[in-house]
Amino acid sequence: MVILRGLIVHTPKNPFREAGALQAFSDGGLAFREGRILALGSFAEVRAQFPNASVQDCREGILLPGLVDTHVHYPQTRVIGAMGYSLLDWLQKRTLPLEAQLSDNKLARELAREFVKLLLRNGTTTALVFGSHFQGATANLFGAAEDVGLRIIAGQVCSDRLLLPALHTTPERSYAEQKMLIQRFHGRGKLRYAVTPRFSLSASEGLLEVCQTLLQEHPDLHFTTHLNENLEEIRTVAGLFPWSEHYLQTYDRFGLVGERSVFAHNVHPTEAELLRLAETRAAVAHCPSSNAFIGSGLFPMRRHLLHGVRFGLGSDVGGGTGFSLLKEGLMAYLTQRHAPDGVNLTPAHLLYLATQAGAEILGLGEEVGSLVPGKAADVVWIKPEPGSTLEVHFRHLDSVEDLLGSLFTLHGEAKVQKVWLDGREAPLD
Ligand SMILES: O=c1[nH]c(=O)c2nc[nH]c2[nH]1
Ligand SMILES: [Zn+2]
Repeated sequence: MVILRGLIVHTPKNPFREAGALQAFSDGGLAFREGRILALGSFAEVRAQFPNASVQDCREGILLPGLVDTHVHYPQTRVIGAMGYSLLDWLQKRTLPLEAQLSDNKLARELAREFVKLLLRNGTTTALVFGSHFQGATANLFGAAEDVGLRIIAGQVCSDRLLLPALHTTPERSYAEQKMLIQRFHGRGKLRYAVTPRFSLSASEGLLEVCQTLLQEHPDLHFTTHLNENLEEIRTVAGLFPWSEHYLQTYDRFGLVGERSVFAHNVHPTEAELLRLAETRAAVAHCPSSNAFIGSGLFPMRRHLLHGVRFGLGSDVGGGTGFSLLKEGLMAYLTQRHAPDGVNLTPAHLLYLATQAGAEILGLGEEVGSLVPGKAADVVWIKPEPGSTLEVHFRHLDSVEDLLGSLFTLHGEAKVQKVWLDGREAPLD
């Protein structure tokens, strides 16, 4: 039994719907045993409840729920920072050649270890991950996550046209390879499988049918892909599926739009698509730094809210600018300031988006995302770098909301000191 003592902040309620969604304990205690949170409250109360527990003093800095990344690409860590491209040429010139190298299993294993370590070092404890086009490399990702105890939902990416030939599969081969991965990894510990066509631009109808078959055969699988990211991409998809009324329909026709589906981006949706996403309870991974970096556009957050379409935050590494979900929170804030009819986000919204909102769209809202007793003890302790502006703010700000605002704004000066996964301290070095 352990009690973490410090400033504890989380958003057990949805600030888009309810006032007072942010809950904070300035000298708080969080007790956990065997991976589960047992109590959250003032340190004095929690200590009185569990007088024999060992106490970890985390009073410098802040304790938050583990962060949840709803869209990140495992093979793309080394692509981050490729400037001057828009989506389709960024893929062709910078990203796909690198992804093709993952046919080398030794490199794939190195990248997988590097990737899970970087997620943890950025405070991410749960992620929906785009795997590799290669079966072996995707198995390496699952293995690396399992080794450190990271909670991931991931899948072998599939495409059978218009990428690099080295990345193309066939419907038959994809079915066989994915089936093996599902049998080996789905439901093993904290690992889950997501059927992952790259986007319908690179997927034939035959391949989308395979995705449909896998979901029919295993109804508890997840589904993820890209949607409405870039105008040229959208035009190309319309040409490839002349029968479709809109991009979403290219997935919907094959039964791929539902409560367990997460669509990355959705920067340029039509009304019909938003209505359909809401009706099916399908969700969106909003990736603000990627949208800015690749120049895809400004996310219409208010339209998603008005339609009741659920969304969380995604780093979208390597189109995004790094693994930090604190930075994605700031980018969401900044881009909404500039979006037509943008939403005025508060620090509580940003924390909610980086934690509980993501957990919910991954179907894990009862398991992670906040520090409510009964949930898994996935916790992050963040400290300001010594001598930094953020440290000055931590010393002088009285309001928790202001402190959280500066944490998101000065995220670059925040150091993830420790991470607990299911109550166990994760290795960060
Ligand atoms: O941001 C993105 N990253 C990708 O790797 C990708 N592939 C298709 N569409 C994509 N969008
Ligand atoms: Zn992506």
